[in-house]
Amino acid sequence: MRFNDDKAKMLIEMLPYIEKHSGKTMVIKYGGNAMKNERLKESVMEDIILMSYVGINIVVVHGGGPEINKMLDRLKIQSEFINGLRYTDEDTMEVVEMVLAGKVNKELVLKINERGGKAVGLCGIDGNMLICEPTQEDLGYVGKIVEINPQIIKDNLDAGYISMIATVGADREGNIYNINGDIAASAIAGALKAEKYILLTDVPGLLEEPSMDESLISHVYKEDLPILFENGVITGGMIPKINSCIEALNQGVKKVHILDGRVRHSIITELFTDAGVGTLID
Ligand SMILES: Nc1ncnc2c1ncn2[C@@H]1O[C@H](COP(=O)(O)OP(=O)(O)O)[C@@H](O)[C@H]1O
Ligand SMILES: CC(=O)N[C@@H](CCC(=O)OP(=O)(O)O)C(=O)O
Repeated sequence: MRFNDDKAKMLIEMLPYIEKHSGKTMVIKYGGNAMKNERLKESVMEDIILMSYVGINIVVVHGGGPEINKMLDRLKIQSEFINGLRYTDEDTMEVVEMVLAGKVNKELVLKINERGGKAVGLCGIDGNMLICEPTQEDLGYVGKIVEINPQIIKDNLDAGYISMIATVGADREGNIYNINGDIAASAIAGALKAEKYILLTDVPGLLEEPSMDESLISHVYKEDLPILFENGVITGGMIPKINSCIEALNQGVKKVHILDGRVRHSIITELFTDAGVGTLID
């Protein structure tokens, strides 16, 4: 008896949140580190389907760095990162395109569709969504987004589809580029003026002391982030991530959430329960 009461209570707790979020657009950056474990992947897909069922307009921008590494290893192609971006020559670009826009993208679309969701797989080349230029000469085919056309995403949302987007784009001459997942996701969230931009990563959120999970910063204003950079609180992979969050907020996104992709159902826990998790930036 009590068991049922608890379950019902939980569902009732969700009601005001469903009302608040329904009809809003949310962009999720799903990074490769949160894809390593199959059960976690399933739980992220379930969260996405639930969000879509309650009327949230969902756009997922996915990475897949570890999967790209695996394939490059198999093909014995050396790879290196410069300031968090993968040096991308022609051979590497071919692998990035095959892995991100092919294997990873289709696997995620299939997982959503298998469970009764409606997803469609895209990359930045589709509908001229992400027009690129080289970021800097010594990084090869790493793309900087110079134009973004979100119409194809809006059309999918109007037709009830979740867009699952791989971060591969092209220039106007037909060259293909590798775009960092955080940079692409924030640009898309900005172009859609999304209500929320949600990033799944491999830490509990932004930490005051990077090696201490208990030092989670649960809320920070955009204006206070420069101090955290100056004080050396934000380092390594968190630098491009937080810069991408600032960019998204500057473009009109209302709130950014950095969540722990290693924790099952972290997205719906943050969105639909009183127990907030992760870091909220606004
Ligand atoms: N203040 C901080 N709070 C949390 N993580 C931080 C911080 N500063 C640096 N980091 C590092 O940033 C990493 C997250 O960035 P990254 O590895 O690029 O994530 P992802 O692969 O999920 O996109 C964390 O694993 C952590 O090592
Ligand atoms: C230019 C650049 O570095 N591109 C990334 C794209 C994938 C990505 O960003 O994946 P995660 O989100 O899993 O890190 C790469 O080649 O790994």
